[in-house]
Amino acid sequence: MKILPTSIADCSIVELDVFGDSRGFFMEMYRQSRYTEFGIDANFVQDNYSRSRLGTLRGLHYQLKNPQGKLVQVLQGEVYDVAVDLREDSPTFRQWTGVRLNAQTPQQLYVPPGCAHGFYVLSDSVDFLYKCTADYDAADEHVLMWNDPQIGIEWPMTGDPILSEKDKKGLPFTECATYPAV
Ligand SMILES: Cc1cn([C@H]2C[C@H](O)[C@@H](COP(=O)(O)OP(=O)(O)O[C@H]3O[C@@H](C)C(=O)[C@@H](O)[C@H]3O)O2)c(=O)[nH]c1=O
Repeated sequence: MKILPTSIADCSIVELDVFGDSRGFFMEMYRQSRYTEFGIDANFVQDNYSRSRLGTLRGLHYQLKNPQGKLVQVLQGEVYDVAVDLREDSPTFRQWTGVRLNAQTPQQLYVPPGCAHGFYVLSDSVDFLYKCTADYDAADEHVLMWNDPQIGIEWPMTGDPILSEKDKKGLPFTECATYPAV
C-alpha cells in the first residue's frame, strides 16, 4: 500500500497491493489499522454503491453539520473524480483536485471531511463503491454547482452531462455555505 498526496490538503490517493495468481487476484480494500498507520485516521460508518452510465455527473455533494470523509473506488469502468476544498482554514481552501479512477488501476481516493465531492463517468457504465465517515443526512446535504466558474474544474467532458434534478440546482460557490475555521 502506498499513499500519494494530491494538491488538496489531507486528500490522498491510496495505491492498493494486488496479489495475482492463476485463480485471479486478491486485494485488501480496507483495513482500519493500516489506513490509520498510513495517516488516514478515519472511522467509516457507511458503505455506498452506485452504478452510473456514460456521461453522468454526480455532485458536487457535501454535508455541512455532519461532514463526510469518503474513501472512493471504481469496481468497473472509469471516472474523473473531483474534490473541492470548502474548509475556510485550509491552505487549499476553494481549490479542486481531479483524479482518474478506473477498475484496472487499484487505487482509491480519500476525500477528507470538509470537501465537496463528485465524479464524471468516462466509460459505458461505472460501478462506484465508497465508504463514509458519517451517516447520510438528506436534510444536511448541499450541492455545489459542478461548473461553477470561480472553482473552474476542468472536467474531461464532451457535451452536457447527465445530472439529477437535485444536481441541476447546485449553487454557485459564492452562495454555498462553507466550513468555518475552527
Ligand atoms: C447518498 C445517499 C442517497 N440515498 C438515497 C437518496 C436518493 O433517493 C437516492 C439517490 O441519491 P443521490 O441522488 O443523492 O445519489 P448520488 O448523487 O449518487 O449521491 C452521492 O454522490 C456522490 C458524488 C457523493 O459524494 C456521495 O456522498 C453521494 O452524495 O439514494 C440514500 O438513501 N443514502 C445515501 O447515503
